[in-house]
Amino acid sequence: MAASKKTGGLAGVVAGETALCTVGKEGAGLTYRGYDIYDLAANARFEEVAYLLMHGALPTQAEFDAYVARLKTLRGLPDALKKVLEMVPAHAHPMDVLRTGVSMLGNLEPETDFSMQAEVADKLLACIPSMLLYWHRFHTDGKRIDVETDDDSVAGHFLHMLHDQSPSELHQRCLDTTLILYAEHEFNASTFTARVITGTLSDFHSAVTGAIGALRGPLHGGANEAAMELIQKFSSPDEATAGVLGMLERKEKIMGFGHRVYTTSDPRNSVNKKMSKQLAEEAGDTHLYDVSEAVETVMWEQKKLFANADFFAASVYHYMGIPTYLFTPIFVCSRITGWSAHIMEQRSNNKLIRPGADYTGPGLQTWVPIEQR
Ligand SMILES: CC(=O)SCCNC(=O)CCNC(=O)[C@H](O)C(C)(C)COP(=O)(O)OP(=O)(O)OC[C@H]1O[C@@H](n2cnc3c(N)ncnc32)[C@H](O)[C@@H]1OP(=O)(O)O
Ligand SMILES: O=C([O-])CC(=O)C(=O)O
Repeated sequence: MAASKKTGGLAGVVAGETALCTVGKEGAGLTYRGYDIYDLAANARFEEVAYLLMHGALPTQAEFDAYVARLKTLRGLPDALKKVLEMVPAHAHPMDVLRTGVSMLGNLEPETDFSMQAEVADKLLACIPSMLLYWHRFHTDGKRIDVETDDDSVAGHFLHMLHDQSPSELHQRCLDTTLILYAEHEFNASTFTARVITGTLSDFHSAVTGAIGALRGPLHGGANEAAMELIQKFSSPDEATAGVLGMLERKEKIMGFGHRVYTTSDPRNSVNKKMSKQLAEEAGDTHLYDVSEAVETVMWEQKKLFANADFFAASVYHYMGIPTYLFTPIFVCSRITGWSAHIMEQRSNNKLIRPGADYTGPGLQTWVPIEQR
């Protein structure tokens, strides 16, 4: 018998073990290696979280300084990769650009031995923003930008390359916080994809390329762009309420709401919502925040569905002047840390991932030669 809609999608199925993260263990909580997401969002820098995920413990000051300095040295792109990025059309989606960029890097600097994995992980963390913004700036304003900025953080590096100037303290901190919130989430679809690829003893770049493809869809990371497209359609909170009511009546999905594991709230949402409000006030334009809040209210009242990590991330990024098509790629700039840690964890105790399936096709058939069909 085929898996019913209720049991489909591996919902509720435990597919392995991880020491990296808990999701919804207390109904709403999220922890990375035992640390509460609220502590990390309030106190950590994204690079500390990256180190925690990949090395298993928070860095000392000396370890942190060395890590940040090392990442800075890895921001450069090989010339052949720059050429490929210049050839990817201007109308391409940047998630496809990253998929191609990571794959090309896997040709230029292949992981020929698993002993190179930490090196590959650091290189990807440092240079994915470079690939993205090199392509973006080349195709939007014809500039071949210098991707080796001196900023101390991934957030600073990203915003500097995007806007051609160092970001404000507030914008840098807000982007850094969203990177922390997006970094890791147990066996979500893209991470699971990376683990399946890793399980065949394939290379690091293949696992990350596959994960980018999985993250791209609007049921997963692509929801932050879809949420932006939704909220910018409405000219007032009242219009948003009416519009969403109509969509629900037509059984349309509202992107940025609901979750496979959380049942009452996504803990990342309150942090994003607070930042969205702060950035709206700083910009002196609360329109998108007010519309977002109206959508959140009507979704809860009508469906008891809550905003997930992607919903208020949309307005946060918009208020920072980030174009919508770079929203899901920012998720990649962050989740590369979780993916890398999972690839290493999978390899440390590897078993091919190959589940079974219930057969729903026809019974045994008699072969009919082609001229008799
Ligand atoms: C960072 C992240 O990746 S977080 C997830 C980002 N994705 C989105 O925001 C996309 C919108 N949300 C969704 O599609 C879903 O809630 C998912 C994919 C996140 C989870 O999916 P599932 O666990 O398979 O739940 P499923 O889609 O079956 O939803 C259960 C019910 O709630 C409804 N529902 C769930 N989410 C939504 C939504 N966003 N809008 C409207 N209805 C929804 C479904 O229509 C379904 O109703 P039914 O039982 O009457 O058919
Ligand atoms: O866990 C999931 O299914 C999706 C999610 O929230 C994430 O990957 O951050």
